[in-house]
Amino acid sequence: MDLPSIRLENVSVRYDDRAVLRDVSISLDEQRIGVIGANGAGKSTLSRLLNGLVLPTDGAVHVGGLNTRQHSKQIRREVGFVFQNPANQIIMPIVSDDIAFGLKNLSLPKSERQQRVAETLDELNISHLADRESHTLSGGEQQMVALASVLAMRPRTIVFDEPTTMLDLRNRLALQHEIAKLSQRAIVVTHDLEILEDFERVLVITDGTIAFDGDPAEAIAHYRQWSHA
Ligand SMILES: Nc1ncnc2c1ncn2[C@@H]1O[C@H](COP(=O)(O)OP(=O)(O)OP(=O)(O)O)[C@@H](O)[C@H]1O
Repeated sequence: MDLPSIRLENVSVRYDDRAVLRDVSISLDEQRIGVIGANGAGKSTLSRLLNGLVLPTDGAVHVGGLNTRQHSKQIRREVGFVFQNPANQIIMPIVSDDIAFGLKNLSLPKSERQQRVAETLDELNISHLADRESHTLSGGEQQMVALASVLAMRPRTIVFDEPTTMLDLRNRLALQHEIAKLSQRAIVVTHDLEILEDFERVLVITDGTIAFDGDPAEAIAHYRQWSHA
């Protein structure tokens, strides 16, 4: 799969004059990229810049050459976002309808929508949830359904914001396996350092800047050292 480059150019984000990201410039080209760092460091803000959920106060973000400021609709299709709290993402009362919901905007025929829903549920081993009422799902089940609704759209990049917080060991391993076999790019913000083992690149965010950018073992060592300091 041809993966569009994501570029941040001198990006700063401020909320009420408080700098949350400061002059960040990076190009994200790898297929598996982790983002780690302390609470409040700016990780979610960074991840939300990648599909235009947050716009830079200064600087620019480009996805495959398109600026998130001007091309939000195309970029949302290109970069899917799995929220930390799946309740923010689940809209429809029945699981299979929820997964089909986003597909309606892609103008796919009904038969193809149904097929994609079934395939995605099967891929995540959650076919048994298809007819469940969304509000009766456990937290972990909701997290898997939220992931399914993004996967079904087949974006070429998927951003995960702390995807394992509600998962038991089995679902955590299932998610890890799912991320490993994605043909898409995965960018994962997490405090769960183990899931980053096979990633190509990990960014350590400290106080709104990229304090380390490299392979997972070195990045985790850097983060541990910083946390003990
Ligand atoms: N919409 C907003 N308005 C005001 N402040 C915000 C907003 N979003 C985030 N912040 C602040 O920006 C800082 C960075 O937040 P962010 O969510 O990016 O951190 P994080 O590294 O993902 O943290 P955590 O690990 O706790 O989830 C925090 O101090 C947060 O309170």
